[in-house]
Amino acid sequence: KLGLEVGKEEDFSRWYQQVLTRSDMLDYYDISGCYIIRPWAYHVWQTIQEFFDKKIKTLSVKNCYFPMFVSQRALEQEKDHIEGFAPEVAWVTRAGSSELDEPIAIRPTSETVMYPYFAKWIRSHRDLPLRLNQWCSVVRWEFKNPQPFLRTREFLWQEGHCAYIDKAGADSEARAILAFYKSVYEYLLAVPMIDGVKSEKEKFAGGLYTTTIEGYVPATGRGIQAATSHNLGQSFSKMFNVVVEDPNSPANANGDAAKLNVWQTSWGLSTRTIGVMVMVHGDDKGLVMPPRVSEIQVIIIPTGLTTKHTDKDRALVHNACLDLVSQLTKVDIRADADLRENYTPGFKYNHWELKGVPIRLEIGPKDLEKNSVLSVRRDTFAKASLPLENIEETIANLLETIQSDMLAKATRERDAGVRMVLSWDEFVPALNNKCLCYIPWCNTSECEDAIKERSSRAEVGDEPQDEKAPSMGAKSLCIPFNQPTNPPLVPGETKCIQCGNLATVYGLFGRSY
Ligand SMILES: O=C1CCCN[C@@H]1CCCn1cnc2cc(F)c(Cl)cc2c1=O
Ligand SMILES: [Mg+2]
Repeated sequence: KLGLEVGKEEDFSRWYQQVLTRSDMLDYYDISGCYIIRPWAYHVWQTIQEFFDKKIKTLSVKNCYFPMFVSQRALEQEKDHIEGFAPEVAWVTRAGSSELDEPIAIRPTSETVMYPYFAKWIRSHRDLPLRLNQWCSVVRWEFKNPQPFLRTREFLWQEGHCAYIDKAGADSEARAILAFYKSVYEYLLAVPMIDGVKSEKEKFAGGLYTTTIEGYVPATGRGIQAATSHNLGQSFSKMFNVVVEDPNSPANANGDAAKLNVWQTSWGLSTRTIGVMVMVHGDDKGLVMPPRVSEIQVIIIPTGLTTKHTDKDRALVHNACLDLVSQLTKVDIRADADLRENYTPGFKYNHWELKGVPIRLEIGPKDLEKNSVLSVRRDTFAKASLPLENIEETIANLLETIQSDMLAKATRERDAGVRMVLSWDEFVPALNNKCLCYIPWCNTSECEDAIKERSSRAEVGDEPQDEKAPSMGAKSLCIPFNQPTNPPLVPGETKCIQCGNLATVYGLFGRSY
């Protein structure tokens, strides 16, 4: 059975799973929380990898690869920090029929794998800056219900880990990386992001501060953390003893120079990117692929051939399709033709709409007479008859138009889903209206806890809350770099909407993934 059996607004999580499986992006696996990433989705990940890899190379970041196994001793080096995570660490305890002397952890992230080697390799300030990245998978044995691409027990990501002589080096690199993450979403995936800094409560506990890009899913009204870039400060270099001689401090009386713990960053982006793209752009006919990341950008389908037509007519139309494929391919447009004999044009239209191919071109005998082709946009379903003359440029321009129209549409929907909320009694109604909220806030953790508590809806009876009415409270998503100015927050005057103390920032709050 082709097509979707459930609408996006009707039952979002069923829609999401169905669109992923029926578009051949993903398949389910017999281990819960694990999924198979099929070529249609893997192409998106590879496009992101190529794009982001090129960007980090402009910062002289080098790729490398560390083992996936972490000894118990190494993992527990940062005891205080990981104790919250301990339940999700996966362990290897046996090989074949023999127990291992020591259990070995599978990396959930690689700080404890890498930083002992940072300590070994970084001995002098001349060894700085050190900038490493690895593309790999990590395992976190999550217990909350898994969601394909969004919350999985194994996922693909990149993790960058750098070391600098001073805070400025870490500050500027963390922000440069965050800008690259934002462009992965806005330039490649046509999804708008709000960038900012995490609250003390939400930041990576081991670090100095966490910067983040936050997405918004209109269909559920929930925010989603789309990537993070941390300035770790010197806490990890103290924990792992990553020390150099301070080049700016003169040697003391007996000749030893002052020691300096390096300043570190770490940053990560994962296959969650694909889930965000599907949730934001997908519709009731299936995926809507942004042209820049779609494996097929143009699908060409023969049409208008009836039993009245001769084999010669059919051959003429098929050849015209193949000629068009090669013309477009020559100018680096990813085009293909669906010449399968055993399916009707209508069936094919549904199939390629389900897969979200940005442009469909329909060619039949009448089109050949007029030397034209009928184009149909996947995002708007707008149809246009295009002359075959100069078709390459026409299609290239149309793909660019689709890409920018998709970002514009997603940005309009995101802006419509984010509200200025200046009093508490507007807050929960806004959340229940599927909105994120900018609120004047005192930026304290206890107030953040109170906001989460006061905004979580008591479970109605014991029937499970469905996706549309999440019972969860609102979290702080970020303190946006771009602080709202309308109305301006007046320091010393504007009050926090929750506790009434002076507000120091606008915080972006919302229910989230
Ligand atoms: O977010 C990033 C970007 C890429 C490199 N890492 C950082 C921090 C990751 C936090 N984090 C996240 N999840 C974790 C799960 C665990 F089981 C353990 Cl032991 C540790 C962590 C943990 O430190
Ligand atoms: Mg986690």
